[in-house]
Formats: sequence, C-alpha cells, structure tokens
Amino acid sequence: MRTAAVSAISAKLLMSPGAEVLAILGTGKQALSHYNVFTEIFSFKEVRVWSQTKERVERFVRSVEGPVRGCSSAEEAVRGADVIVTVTRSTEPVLYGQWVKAGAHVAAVGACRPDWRELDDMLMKSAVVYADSREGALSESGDVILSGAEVFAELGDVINGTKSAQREKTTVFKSLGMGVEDAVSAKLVFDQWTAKATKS
Ligand SMILES: NC(=O)C1=CN([C@@H]2O[C@H](COP(=O)(O)OP(=O)(O)OC[C@H]3O[C@@H](n4cnc5c(N)ncnc54)[C@H](OP(=O)(O)O)[C@@H]3O)[C@@H](O)[C@H]2O)C=CC1
Ligand SMILES: O=C([O-])C1=[NH+]CCC1
Repeated sequence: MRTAAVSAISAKLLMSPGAEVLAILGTGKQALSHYNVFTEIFSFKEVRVWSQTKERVERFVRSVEGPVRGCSSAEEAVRGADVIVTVTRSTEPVLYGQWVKAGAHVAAVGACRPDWRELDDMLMKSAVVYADSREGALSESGDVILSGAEVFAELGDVINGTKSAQREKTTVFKSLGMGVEDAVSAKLVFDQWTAKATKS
C-alpha cells in the first residue's frame, strides 16, 4: 500500500488536471494496491488493465469494482491514457514512448534493478524524470542508468517547492522504494491503532 500511496502522490503532483484515463500494466499485488489507491483518491472515467497473461487480466477485472476494462495489449491499454502505472516484473521494456500521449504521467514501479527495464529509451529521454531518491535511481534503476536519462528532481523537491512540477510535459516518476516510506507507514498504522485502543 505504501508504494501505491507514493505513486499517487506523484500523480497528484504531476498528472494533468483533467486526467480521465488510467492505464495499469501488470495485474499482480502492486497492480491491485495501485488500482485501489488510485480509484479511491482520483475520479478516473476509465481504468484500463493489461498483463501478459489473458486469464490474469480477466481475473483482475472480476476482482475489482469500478470502470475497469481489460486490454489485450499494452499498447491498447496506454494509447491516449493520461496516467500510466507500470507494475510488472519485466526485465525488458513494456512501455514505449511512441504510444504515450504527450503530457501523460507515468509512475514506473517495477524494474528495480540496474539491468532491468520497463520503459524504453525514447520515453525516458523525452520525459521529465522524477525519482523518490536520485541516489537510488542512479544506482538501482535500469530505466535511468541504461537510458542515460537525467533525473530532473526528487519528489521531495517538488513537495518542498524547490523544483517545479512540470505537469504540462510528459513526466516519469521512477519509484524504487525507501525505508522512510516504511517508517512513516508504520507510524500511521501505530497512531491509528493507539487512537482506537485509547477510545475503547
Ligand atoms: N518501487 C517500489 O517501491 C516497489 C517495487 N516493486 C516492484 O514492482 C513489480 C511488481 O511487483 P508485484 O506486483 O509484487 O509482483 P507480482 O509478481 O505480484 O506481479 C508481477 C506482474 O508482472 C507481470 N510480468 C511478469 N513478467 C513480465 C514480463 N516479462 N512482461 C510483462 N509483464 C510481466 C506479471 O504478469 P503475469 O501474472 O501475467 O505473468 C504480473 O502481472 C516488481 O518488479 C517489484 O520488484 C515492488 C514493491 C515495491
Ligand atoms: O521498496 C521495496 O519494498 C522494494 N523496492 C523494489 C522491490 C521492493
């Protein structure tokens, strides 16, 4: 859930204000938590889901509620989408720049190793790239390292107001996960539990 929550913050800061269509590539655990968080926080008119296994796409669509549609290709899912979440275990690109609408926001969650990819060079080089940790991205993200793309800012820079949120451009948020996210999530759970326990 904390990974999806961070992706939602990236979308809140970087997606275009009138975003209507969300595409999710992948149908595993992260896909489900991203679906739940994104449909809770935002009001997409349509959510498209694709994965490499047709049966898993069908199972995912049956398991959730809302305006969701299974797609038979990644291209079909992402063409025209305003926000794209990549949550696969792929080691090769599954998302290509030529399919991505200008001004779309991509939350790139998989490919957390230096030799793994989810996004192609064209997308990485044409987008404004944000990361949770610049240091992490430059040592762990194959999409950043192998494409040679520049990391424009950390998400924290945007939250602090020291770097701009370039919503009008195509943006990529490269998520790798940080210990502080676990610590904050644990504190939120603990505080809620304490508040409940002291009430009863
Ligand atoms: N950035 C972060 O903070 C975090 C990142 N992650 C990363 O997110 C990714 C997804 O994790 P999770 O949801 O737990 O994994 P799951 O194993 O639950 O799901 C993986 C998904 O990837 C798909 N997939 C696997 N191989 C390929 C491929 N070659 N091409 C296209 N799709 C593929 C699977 O499709 P199918 O089932 O059809 O085979 C499935 O939909 C992983 O890379 C994980 O390391 C996870 C946690 C935190
Ligand atoms: O932060 C995390 O838990 C992970 N990041 C990459 C894989 C798992």
